[in-house]
Amino acid sequence: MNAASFYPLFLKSGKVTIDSRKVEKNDIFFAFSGENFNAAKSAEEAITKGALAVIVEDRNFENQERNIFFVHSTLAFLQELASYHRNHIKIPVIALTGSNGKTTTKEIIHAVLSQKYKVQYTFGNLNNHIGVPLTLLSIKPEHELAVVEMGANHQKEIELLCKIAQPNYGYITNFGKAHLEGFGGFEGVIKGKSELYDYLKTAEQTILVNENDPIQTEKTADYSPKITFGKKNSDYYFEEFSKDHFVGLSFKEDKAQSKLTGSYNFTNLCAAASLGFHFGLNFSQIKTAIENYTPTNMRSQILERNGKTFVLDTYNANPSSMAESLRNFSRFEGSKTIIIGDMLELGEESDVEHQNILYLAESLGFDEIITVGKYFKKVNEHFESYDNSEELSKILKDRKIESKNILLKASRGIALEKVLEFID
Ligand SMILES: CC(=O)N[C@H]1[C@@H](OP(=O)(O)OP(=O)(O)OC[C@H]2O[C@@H](n3ccc(=O)[nH]c3=O)[C@H](O)[C@@H]2O)O[C@H](CO)[C@@H](O)[C@@H]1O[C@H](C)C(=O)N[C@@H](C)C(=O)N[C@H](CCC(=O)N[C@@H](CCC[C@@H](N)C(=O)O)C(=O)O)C(=O)O
Ligand SMILES: Nc1ncnc2c1ncn2[C@@H]1O[C@H](COP(=O)(O)OP(=O)(O)OP(=O)(O)O)[C@@H](O)[C@H]1O
Ligand SMILES: C[C@@H](N)C(=O)N[C@H](C)C(=O)O
Repeated sequence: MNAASFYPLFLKSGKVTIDSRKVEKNDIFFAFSGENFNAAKSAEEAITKGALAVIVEDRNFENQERNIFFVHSTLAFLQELASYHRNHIKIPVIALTGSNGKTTTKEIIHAVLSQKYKVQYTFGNLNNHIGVPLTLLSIKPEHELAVVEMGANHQKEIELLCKIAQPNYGYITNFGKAHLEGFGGFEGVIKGKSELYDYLKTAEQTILVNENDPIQTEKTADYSPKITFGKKNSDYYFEEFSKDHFVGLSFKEDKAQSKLTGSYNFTNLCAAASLGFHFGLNFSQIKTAIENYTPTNMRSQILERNGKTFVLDTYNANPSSMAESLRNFSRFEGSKTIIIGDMLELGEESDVEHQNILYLAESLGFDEIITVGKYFKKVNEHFESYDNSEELSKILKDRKIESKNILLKASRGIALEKVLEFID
């Protein structure tokens, strides 16, 4: 079986799923074999629940009469089908990658463009070799645009995702010190993320560039077509303002205030607004989208509780986003405690990067610094430190944090949000 022969069945289906527990009528179920479970075992059950077809990579479960089809690799077939579908979709696909801010930027781009178009976009963080195909396969005939987030932690991943998604527009949020281990250092990050530019250049598609970023400006110099923002002479120019910790952008006489904190989110807003203008929206539509977008996903989230202001930024962390987050938080008025957890996947640069963050934190004059995780503990000689979130949670049952403002930031593996309920 190949993608072409299966495609008519796909077109009849409602959606694609990779979890038998979530199968609904008319779904196509791709059964993966994982570390704990061989999903092919659930093939019959999925058909009974109403799945239109099941793809298995275990021949023991094949049953063509029941529309249970064997392929050598469920993943390869998912990618092949997504690529085939992409070739039949005639809508513009906007791809974005980068070290920080992909999900937030993707969400705002979606919010903005949805003011005028029916937009399909990456759900949550489904941004890898499985997530990107799933996003593409969720594009229906009624969609007019698609926004596809691409994540990577090693070379050639973005190249593969571009081959599948064939974007018409591409944006790199930034080059930062994330996933240094897999990319092979900061230069490796630039190379790996730039695979998006490599694709767009070869395919002669449009690049969106933040001209405040010297590396990106240099990498796209003399390239056309491109859409630019950041400088006064860029295609689109916005100014930053901030009110009550929330960042906003002004455009000529107009202003749009977001519910996001941090100057870094200004850049994310500018990217979305620029695409909005490019696709024919007016500022009033862009403003509505920006003002209505509320982050709920542990990314730059502000919570007010019992007279305290919390910045919950515990979805992920790396040296670049941690430094931005600390600088932003240092500008909050009133007493300030930072609770910062380990930054993961930094490889041999881990010690020095954790140490640098502690130096930065110390220089910013916070009232209290608490670290969580073994990497910080190893280099933390002056401040309170805990092995993990559970240990700090126990301590917090008796130990009060008096500061008016509290920042929580760490890599996903630390699950630092767990301590929130123990702070009153
Ligand atoms: C295939 C799969 O779904 N894997 C997920 C699964 O892994 P595990 O091996 O534990 O699965 P199981 O053995 O339990 O089950 C096997 C399959 O069986 C299904 N099943 C199970 C029980 C049942 O009753 N019925 C069933 O049908 C089940 O659904 C499985 O399909 O579980 C893990 C824990 O939840 C998941 O982590 C794992 O997900 C894998 C990793 C995955 O790739 N998921 C994609 C959908 C995805 O997009 N995930 C994103 C993560 C994106 C990310 O981290 N991005 C990074 C950069 C990218 C790095 C890239 N190289 C990479 O490695 O991903 C970034 O920084 O942005 C997400 O979930 O958010
Ligand atoms: N433009 C930016 N520059 C630096 N840091 C940023 C930027 N945008 C967001 N961040 C930081 O990164 C955190 C995660 O944001 P977001 O989830 O949008 O990034 P991401 O690249 O999608 O990461 P992931 O792929 O792991 O979800 C934010 O909470 C913030 O601390
Ligand atoms: C959660 C995953 N997408 C990610 O960003 N991982 C890094 C290592 C983190 O959690 O900081």
